[in-house]
Amino acid sequence: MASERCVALIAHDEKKDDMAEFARRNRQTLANWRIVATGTTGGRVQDACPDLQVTRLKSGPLGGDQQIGAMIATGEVQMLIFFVDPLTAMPHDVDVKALMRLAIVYDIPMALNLATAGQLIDFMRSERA
Ligand SMILES: O=C(CO)COP(=O)(O)O
Repeated sequence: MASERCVALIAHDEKKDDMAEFARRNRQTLANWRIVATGTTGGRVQDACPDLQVTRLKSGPLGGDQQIGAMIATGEVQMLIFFVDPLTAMPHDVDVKALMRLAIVYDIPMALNLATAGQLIDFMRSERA
């Protein structure tokens, strides 16, 4: 059932405004999915969409990316929307790479920018039926 499917939302700091706006615009579609997010991203999404239930994990640099990677490996997360900042060096770059690698290994839909996230939202909307 659609409500049991889980999407992970993550945004690097320079992309958090984009994620908050993306979640606000698409909150009706997101409401049909379970949502997990890294800590700070989840807080921003929750502020932007108080009606959405967001499970907040650890902040990315403190292990949140790894937690979501583990949830992909166990089949708890079926989709990843990750607004990546391509212009800033990250102290936890290895965690980010590991997360993307697991999304590829387990072949789940993964959007790394706004354009692809829009396509995934269209797909999520159609999955609702
Ligand atoms: O760093 C992140 C992803 O790599 C995101 O973590 P936060 O949402 O806690 O900022």
